[in-house]
Formats: sequence, structure tokens, C-alpha cells
Amino acid sequence: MNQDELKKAVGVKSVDFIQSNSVVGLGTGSTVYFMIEELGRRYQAGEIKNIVGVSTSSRSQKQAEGLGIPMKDLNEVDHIDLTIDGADQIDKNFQGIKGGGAAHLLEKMVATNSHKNIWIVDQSKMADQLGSFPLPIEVIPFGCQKTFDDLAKENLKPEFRLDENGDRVLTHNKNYIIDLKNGVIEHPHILADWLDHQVGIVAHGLFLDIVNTVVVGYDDGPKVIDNIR
Ligand SMILES: O=C(CO)[C@H](O)[C@H](O)COP(=O)(O)O
Repeated sequence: MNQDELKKAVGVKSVDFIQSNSVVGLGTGSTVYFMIEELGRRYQAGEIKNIVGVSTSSRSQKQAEGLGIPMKDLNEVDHIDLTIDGADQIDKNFQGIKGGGAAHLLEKMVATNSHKNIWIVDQSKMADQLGSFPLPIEVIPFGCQKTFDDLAKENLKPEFRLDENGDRVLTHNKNYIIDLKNGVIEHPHILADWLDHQVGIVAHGLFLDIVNTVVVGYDDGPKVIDNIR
């Protein structure tokens, strides 16, 4: 199977976890795309009824609305039953890096307001340790060079993320993304704690102790790893 087929297989499989009468967080990315397509299909067929979606990006919002899935803002729901999202890297302790699509602030807010979180990934995302995927940091534009310098002083090898025109990528909230390219992250909790305390950083892509179930796409089919925490 090619990578897209693996992504589709896990996206479709993960919809088995969505129950009728529930509030569902919809992640962002090319793997989640397949999940939303399948959710829309089952919703239209009446196989899943009475759900409300909460999206993590305008892309997912538009896709879900186009499929007729009722959507609400995070402010309009008192809880989310389950969020299904992609990930950029998952280590052997099921800690993750997210934000490759620059949506990790909204994704983290939705994930931390969810009773349960499922990540859907193809096999290439599984790693022993985090870090070969650069760690995305969302920073406010005001004073961002100071924030950048602080990250550089810690030897975290920061680089502003640029688009195809060479302009700084803007997030949903009109912030910038800095990717940290310092390689293997030996102590994710220590780094996350430090980043959480830097003024000017809005959100980092370390998603620690969040996921409950991972669905991994392998050539012989999706494997569900459940009851992680
Ligand atoms: O964190 C994310 C967006 O901010 C995505 O979930 C992550 O980048 C995975 O995307 P894809 O399924 O396209 O590989």
C-alpha cells in the first residue's frame, strides 16, 4: 500500500469509534481528511446519527460542513466525547509531535477538552524517540525575534517556517511558526515545561500524555493500540 492508502485505511477504521449522539472533535491533516470523508458517508447513510463536530481548522470545518455534518464552535459545547486527529511523530511511550499543518494550537485546545483522543497515522510516523520531525512552535509576531533568539540560545535550532513565496507562514490566529530542528528530544516533559513558560510562545507541538488510542496503518492493515492511558 502507498502512504495515501495507509492513511485512508486508518481514517476509515477510526470512524468505528464514533458513536451516535456524541460530540466529535475533528483534527486536521491529510489523514484526518479520509476520516471526515468516511464520517460524512456514514452520517448521510444514517449509520451514525445525531452527532456534532468541533473542528480544529477552517479546512476541516469546510470539509465537514460540505458533507452535512452539524458543526459547533468549542465555546458552544460543554464537552467533547472523542477527538480523532493525525500526528507527525509518535514515540514508544505514545507521546506525540503535532503541528506539521500549523494547526496545533486549536488541536491542543480541542484535544484537552476531549474525554478521549485517538490518533491516526501511517507506519512512518512511529519512532523510538521524538525529534526527527522538527518541533513546531506557534509564536506571536510581536517581539518574535526575541523569542527566536531565546530558542537559539537554548541550542534548539529554530527556523521560521516559510511558505512557497518565502513569506512566514501565518496560523489561524495570525501567528508565526518556528520549527525546532535540534534532533532527538531526550526529555520531552522537561522541554514542554520550559516551552510552556516562555512568554511569546502560544503553543508548542509536544502533545504529552494526551492520546488514549492510536490507529497505525501497516501494509497488512490498520492496527489499533488501545487503553494507552
Ligand atoms: O498536527 C497536524 C496539523 O497541525 C496534523 O495532524 C499532522 O501534521 C499530521 O498530518 P498528516 O495526516 O497530513 O500527516
